[in-house]
Amino acid sequence: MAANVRSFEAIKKERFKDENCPTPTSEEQMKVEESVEQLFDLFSKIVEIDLDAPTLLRLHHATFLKKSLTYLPNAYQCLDASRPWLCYWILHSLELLDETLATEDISKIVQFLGKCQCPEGGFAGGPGQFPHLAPTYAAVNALCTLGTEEAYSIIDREQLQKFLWSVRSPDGAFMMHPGGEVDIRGVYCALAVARLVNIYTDALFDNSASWIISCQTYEGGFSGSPGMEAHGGYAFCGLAALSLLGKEQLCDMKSFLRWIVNRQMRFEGGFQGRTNKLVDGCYSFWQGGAFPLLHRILMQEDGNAVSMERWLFHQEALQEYVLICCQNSSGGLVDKPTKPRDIYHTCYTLSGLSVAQHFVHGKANIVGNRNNELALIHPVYNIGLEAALNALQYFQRLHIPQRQPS
Ligand SMILES: CC(C)=CCC/C(C)=C/CC/C(C)=C/COP(=O)(O)OP(=O)(O)O
Ligand SMILES: [Zn+2]
Repeated sequence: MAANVRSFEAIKKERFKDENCPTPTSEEQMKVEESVEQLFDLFSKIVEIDLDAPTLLRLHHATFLKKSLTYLPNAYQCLDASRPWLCYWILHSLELLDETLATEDISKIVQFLGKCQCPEGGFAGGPGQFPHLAPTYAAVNALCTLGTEEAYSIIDREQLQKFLWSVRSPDGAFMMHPGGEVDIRGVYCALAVARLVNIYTDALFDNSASWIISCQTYEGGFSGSPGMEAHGGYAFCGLAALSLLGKEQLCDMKSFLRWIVNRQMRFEGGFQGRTNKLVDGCYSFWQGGAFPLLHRILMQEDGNAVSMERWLFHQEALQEYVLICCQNSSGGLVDKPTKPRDIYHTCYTLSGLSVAQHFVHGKANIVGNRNNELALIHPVYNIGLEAALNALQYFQRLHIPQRQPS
């Protein structure tokens, strides 16, 4: 354990070197140090992670993910209405790990997702269920990740656009399903699929930008709907949706920036989702993934940002949190030590790790083993960069349906 204790000291020194950070009182510092030291210590013992050069357990994660894929048809009863999500989380994680699937398996997944597609357009959480924006986003992301002709052509774009119109409200917000709840996930999911498969029209998203802005809170982040609490999941949706509309400049960037940089936990290195809550591995992406979007906005606003060398968060600290605290030794990743592994956290911790490892033009800064490097993601859609560019190129050639509600 001596080596671990020394490394912990080194980590502590690194985290507190920023002189602009307010210095915690010695009592506060002692409390945090004690609990984090216990956390790092406990987890490094369980997982046998070398704190000086943490290794990504690639093979373990790939095996866990591939096994999860074979359970899909009959397991996960509690996620029976989230089956396209299961496909997306697994496929995207495998893509990040540079793992490939057999051609016949790819085709089987495409056929399954085809069964989740509804005659009235959009995708449901499972075959024979009602269409919903969340599984629609997941299914389209999964199909674009697979990226075969069969996968692209199974998407009924005309009907998908019809479904998007059916959940749009006049104020520019989107219901998650006909008659369902309105929140900022809706407008992000609608925009992401519309842009990816080239069915976006200005009319479909009329007023959406101002509705999204009405969700920016006094803290600076975005909430699910106007007047609610800012949260990382919703903040990503808000910023990514504005970016898909090309209207990022409408957001109060200064307050957004202040809010989000303060969500990285000084000690653990991971992110919390909202003020005064706990660190959680999935926010590695929901919060961490917003930084490449922010970088693009800052570059548009101020040419000086071009000279920046990194995202505006502590990339190494986030990599350490994911590698040291979030890996289950049998494969799969977790929210925080002591929590069980699951494919949602596997997907979003790995997505966040990829963001933390790379800067613009793929410039890599890899913590630990060189072999830890993951594939690049497209930060707006959160699918592989190559998969996103291929899909955009494929659908760009197709005619944009011009349906309007009757
Ligand atoms: C595209 C899409 C569907 C995006 C989903 C975004 C997302 C993750 C939203 C989170 C919503 C939320 C309020 C969680 C709080 O959970 P909690 O109270 O258990 O967690 P906390 O203590 O960390 O806030
Ligand atoms: Zn989580």
